Amino acid sequence: MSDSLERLYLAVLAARDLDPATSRTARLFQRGPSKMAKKLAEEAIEVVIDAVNRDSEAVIRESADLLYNLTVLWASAGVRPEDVWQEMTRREDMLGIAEKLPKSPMKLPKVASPRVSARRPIVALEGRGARKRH
Ligand SMILES: N=c1c2ncn([C@@H]3O[C@H](COP(=O)(O)OP(=O)(O)OP(=O)(O)O)[C@@H](O)[C@H]3O)c2ncn1[C@@H]1O[C@H](COP(=O)(O)O)[C@@H](O)[C@H]1O
Repeated sequence: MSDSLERLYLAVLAARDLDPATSRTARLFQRGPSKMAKKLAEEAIEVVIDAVNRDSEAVIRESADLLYNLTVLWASAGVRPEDVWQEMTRREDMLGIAEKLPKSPMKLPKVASPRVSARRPIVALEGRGARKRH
């Protein structure tokens, strides 16, 4: 999947400077981040509605639209796909699965994955959620 997204990201970058009259991507860049964010949110809602209605075919179609609009927003924000893959790998290394760090130490996974149990414990730092391995 990451290959597809990376190819799409390059296509979006290439389309950014095309004629907005013929390129949706160029039109989104012309209209700016707030329009991109609106389209992304719309697509997310369409995925949710189709999922609730158990219409898996529609979920697939709308998910492709969602990922397209996300890629456009990434490009606009100067985020590259590899930046996101790196963050996901960091989380996976930290917790064994690609998820956000728990907000409080009590929510750390009870059964750590072999990769995590072999690692040094995650220690909660003072203040807001940031945790560093020691
Ligand atoms: N991957 C996509 C892609 N996925 C979805 N979409 C468009 O995003 C829209 C999302 O569906 P919506 O129902 O929200 O949009 P709509 O209601 O039809 O129309 P709007 O309300 O958005 O104006 C659809 O019109 C799709 O055509 C895409 N448009 C372009 N790409 C790729 O982006 C690259 C640049 O293409 P251009 O933007 O055409 O230059 C190419 O590689 C394209 O394949």
